[in-house]
Amino acid sequence: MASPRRKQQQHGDGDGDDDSYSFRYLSGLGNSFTSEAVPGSLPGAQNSPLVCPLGLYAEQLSGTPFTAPRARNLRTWLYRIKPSVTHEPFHPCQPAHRRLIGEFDRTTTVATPTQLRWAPADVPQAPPLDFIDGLYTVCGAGSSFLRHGYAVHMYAANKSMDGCAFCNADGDFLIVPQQGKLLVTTECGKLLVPPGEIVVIPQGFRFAVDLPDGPSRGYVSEIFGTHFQLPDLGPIGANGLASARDFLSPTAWFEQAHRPGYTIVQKYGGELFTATQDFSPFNVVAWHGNYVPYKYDLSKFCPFNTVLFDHADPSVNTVLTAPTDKPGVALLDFVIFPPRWLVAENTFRPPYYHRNCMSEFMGLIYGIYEAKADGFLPGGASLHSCMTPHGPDTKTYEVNHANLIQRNPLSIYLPG
Ligand SMILES: O=C(O)Cc1cc(O)ccc1O
Ligand SMILES: [Fe+2]
Repeated sequence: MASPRRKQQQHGDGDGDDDSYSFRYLSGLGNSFTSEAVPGSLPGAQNSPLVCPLGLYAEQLSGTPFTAPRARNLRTWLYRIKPSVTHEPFHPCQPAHRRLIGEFDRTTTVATPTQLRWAPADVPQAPPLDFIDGLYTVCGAGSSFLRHGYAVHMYAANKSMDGCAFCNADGDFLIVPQQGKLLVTTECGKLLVPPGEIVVIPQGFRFAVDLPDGPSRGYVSEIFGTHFQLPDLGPIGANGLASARDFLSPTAWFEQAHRPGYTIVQKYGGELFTATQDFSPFNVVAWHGNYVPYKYDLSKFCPFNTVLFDHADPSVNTVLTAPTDKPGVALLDFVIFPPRWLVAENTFRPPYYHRNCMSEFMGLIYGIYEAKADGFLPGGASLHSCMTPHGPDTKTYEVNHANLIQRNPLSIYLPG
């Protein structure tokens, strides 16, 4: 229960009920939104008036260069109680974190073409680890400084972030909780993200992760120098896969309390830096723009696949893509294998054996992955680097062939 003092200083969506933030979301991906926690706090006619309503400070957060083409231009105007710049200087985080990588070169990282698989990480009971403490890099490529590349991290946390906020100057985070719900407070408001949903925190947003249901673990993909967008649908048509309206952004929420010693943890070049300030960064009373955090419920994904024979490439399951300048070449695709009916005939159902010019990192949120009968567990992971051969394990292959032989005796190949 919030104290009366807190009640006075925390503000929801302007509906007069400041105590319970109602998790009202704004629907749509790529929209230009407006949101105000106090009616009248958003300047009407301009972005940066000499005097903002309620004496707020106007601050622009740019997600693309000012001059990016209009269709790709991302920025949001934040109207806050104190400007973000009013903090003490940044210093390297003490003690050093040392589990994150932002530059993937041969002096700091190793590369192997071997197929790799990781068992699920135990979520430790002790010591206390928040989302930042529990975050570690698994693999990646490129450079955050050169603004081209990506990193895959995993996290295991047992404690809410307290008196601190995280800011990733390197890139966008796409967070996939596999176990344990996340309550993500951002400068635009709050998002509740249970396993089965994902949340994207674009580069530069300050955010804090609370664990309302206890420990949490999951996956994070990070992209440098670009942002996620919906994939083109080609011959699928105007509808299907992830639908823009199912992406949800928060509504304005702020806290006004004096918070001496509040810490901003900034990731820059894969290194962590801290700066203190005497106020919460979640002091944005109103905002407008199209550069926003958002979440998406993966069960809303509308899968498409083959209906007669052969196996569609996994790109047909792309939820979000981070493009490069080369047509059809993604920096990183976020792809899911959701529950779906498999109706084709005379087709070996699990993924074909293959070698790919793209590297493939996989995690498992729940269930059994159809290509791996054994050993690939929820919370675990696998990595098949580019051109490394992979495909169904032997048990899966044999079971599927046995099934095909029984079901469709005309279509099989009989060894021996
Ligand atoms: O390797 C994997 O399991 C992922 C995958 C799935 C699929 O259906 C086709 C190709 C592919 O890489
Ligand atoms: Fe693959």
